[in-house]
Amino acid sequence: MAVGTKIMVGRHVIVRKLDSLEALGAVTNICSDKTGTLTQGKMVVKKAWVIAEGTYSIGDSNNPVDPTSAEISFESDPPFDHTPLKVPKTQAQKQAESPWLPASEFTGKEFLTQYLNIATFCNLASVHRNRETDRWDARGDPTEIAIQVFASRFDWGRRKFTSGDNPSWTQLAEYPFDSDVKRMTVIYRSFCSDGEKGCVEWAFMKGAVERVLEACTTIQYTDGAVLMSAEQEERVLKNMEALASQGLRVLALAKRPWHSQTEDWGQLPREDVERDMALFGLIGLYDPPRVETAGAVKACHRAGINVHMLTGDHKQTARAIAIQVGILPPRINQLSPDVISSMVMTAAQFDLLSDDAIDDLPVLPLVIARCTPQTKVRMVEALHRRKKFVAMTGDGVNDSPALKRADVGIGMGMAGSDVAKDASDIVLTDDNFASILNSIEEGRRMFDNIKKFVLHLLAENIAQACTLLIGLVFKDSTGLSVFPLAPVEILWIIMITSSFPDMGLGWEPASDDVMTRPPHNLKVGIFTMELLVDLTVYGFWMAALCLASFALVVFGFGDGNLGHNCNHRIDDGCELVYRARSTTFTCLTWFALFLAWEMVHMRRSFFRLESDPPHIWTMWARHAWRNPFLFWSIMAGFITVFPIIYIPGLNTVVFKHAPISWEWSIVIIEAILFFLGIEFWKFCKRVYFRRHGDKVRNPETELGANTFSRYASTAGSGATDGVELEAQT
Ligand SMILES: Nc1ncnc2c1ncn2[C@@H]1O[C@H](COP(=O)(O)OP(=O)(O)OP(=O)(O)O)[C@@H](O)[C@H]1O
Ligand code: NA
Repeated sequence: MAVGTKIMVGRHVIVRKLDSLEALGAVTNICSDKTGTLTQGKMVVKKAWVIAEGTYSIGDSNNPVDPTSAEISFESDPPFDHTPLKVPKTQAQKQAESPWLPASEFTGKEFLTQYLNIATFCNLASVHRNRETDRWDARGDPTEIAIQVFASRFDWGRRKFTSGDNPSWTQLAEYPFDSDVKRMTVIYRSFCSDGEKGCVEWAFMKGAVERVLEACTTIQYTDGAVLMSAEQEERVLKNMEALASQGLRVLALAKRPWHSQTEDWGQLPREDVERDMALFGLIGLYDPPRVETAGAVKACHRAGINVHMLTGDHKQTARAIAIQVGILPPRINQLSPDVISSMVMTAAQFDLLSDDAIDDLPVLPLVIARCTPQTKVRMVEALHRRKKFVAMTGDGVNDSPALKRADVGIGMGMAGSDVAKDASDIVLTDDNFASILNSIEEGRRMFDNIKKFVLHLLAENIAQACTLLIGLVFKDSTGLSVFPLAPVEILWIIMITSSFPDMGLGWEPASDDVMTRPPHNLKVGIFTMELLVDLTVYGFWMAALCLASFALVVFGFGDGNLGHNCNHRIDDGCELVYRARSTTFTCLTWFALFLAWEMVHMRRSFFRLESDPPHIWTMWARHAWRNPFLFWSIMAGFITVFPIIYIPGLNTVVFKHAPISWEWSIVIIEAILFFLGIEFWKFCKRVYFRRHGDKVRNPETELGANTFSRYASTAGSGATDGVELEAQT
């Protein structure tokens, strides 16, 4: 365990509860949040829709916090009118109609300016150039940083207005953001030169579009504010969806003039401020998936692990990102709406279902949008009712119930709250989804190694016990049993073959197939049927060889003289028995040592451990060498046989055996037989498991080949079953 923990620190994982690594190896479902875990958490504003003017697009830049880095283009349409669904324009057309220009070209536009006021003031993040390093630094929440960077592109950073002795704007009140209200509001006063008269105060609001719309009564157009009718609202939502379906997180910006005589700003109730707003526009932020995420999700699927995204973001945004990272199949649009809605839900939809209704779903949703902490808890419980073993990530203060309820709670080291970290079993120091995979691999490796260790130990014990018990049939003339192995020999073998070699097995690196087979079942534990059969077969095979070696020396090549009182003294014609014992002793010692090598993989040949080895004939040597500790402990045991057989006195008096000569040929032939037998058994297992093996089931196939073939639309899609879909991912 301690070894495992140390390794994990280098792989961006802190293990807070030691047994959680082992548990991670058994995980069947991971529920991950999106922002910062699946994505980079470095947002940039890509689109800004100023309703009264049009849509600004921000070009690519390689530094998300550098406001000088990208060019901007402007179109007078709302975002919906130029989504790819509409008639696509050619690149040249686009460039001619809306050229990429530096941001300074757009300053001074009336509504853009008002929009920028909301963006920059309803914002706590700060963006500035570090004088020493000459690099751009940003502090604050990623969403707000992105918006502040956007404002700064137009030289509209907050600092410019609020710092200095005579700031032109001052903040009067703030109603902060949290994951439940999903919006924030501030009240600002603009500087007024002629005393109190003429001062203007504004309430600025931004937040999730639905939440901001709740507070808006009008919508700002060029010619003035228009009442927010159902149609207007629908138009806004349509535009939001157009942005969200490109994977953008969409926030709405709104404001209202504020006339209040109060000086006690802290006392104003939130409801009084957050109403009668005028909607000004939408802003679309892109948080690119981490480069590793898609690969990690695929690796999870290969390892039989289903990945769910539980996010606070909007459904369309979540869906677009889920497709990008492979949580949802790429051609999801070709599936029927029923299937899509079973794969992607909002928390509201999910929470509306009773527990029974959830249990009746053919599959649990792969994406839940607008997720609340409570929804996460329900999801864990639903998975548990399906006998799944769940890992759950969480960063928020309210995530602890879900983290505790999950079989493995995963906290975030960088963005996570301390409460969430305290409730978790492991913490990712880099907040990266891909690091979960590292710990799963480590968990599986540890579990495997415990299995190898136990298998080795028990098989060896069976071999010893059987050799001794069956060996009781060798009786001398007085009817006394002659032991094929002396007690000291047995103790020595146990000491030399199970201490260090078993420790060495604990250090075995993960075999290259740990992540391509399904998770193990923690309820069964290590004692699977396979392991039980294995240890019987190996134990009996070794015992048979040992007994044969004894019998061959005494009865085969010798005259069958079992002497007199040979368990104690070499006199009285025990020479032959003593030599036979040395032979059996050497056999058992070597077998038990070599068995450790054979245990490195339960099914693959020791002579072909990698699925795709570069050098067929030398690879066994590399296998022996890839775990030096194991190598040396086997070598040490192998060599100590010689002094123990040949040092006079030590051999006959302590170990009750005698030096051997021609008997070595028996040892060598039996060692070859030992390998052949075990390799043959493994070969049979490989054949068996190829036919009846436990295959990895991907989430797509778990959705059911039937589900897909029943629902998949026939229109031109090749996707007729789950296998097809799997191939596409
Ligand atoms: N600083 C903010 N001010 C106003 N609204 C915000 C702010 N940050 C986020 N929002 C809105 O609240 C929604 C949910 O945000 P929340 O923080 O709950 O999710 P998240 O934790 O960022 O996402 P995930 O759960 O995927 O990690 C966002 O989609 C956005 O619309
Ligand atoms: Na989050």
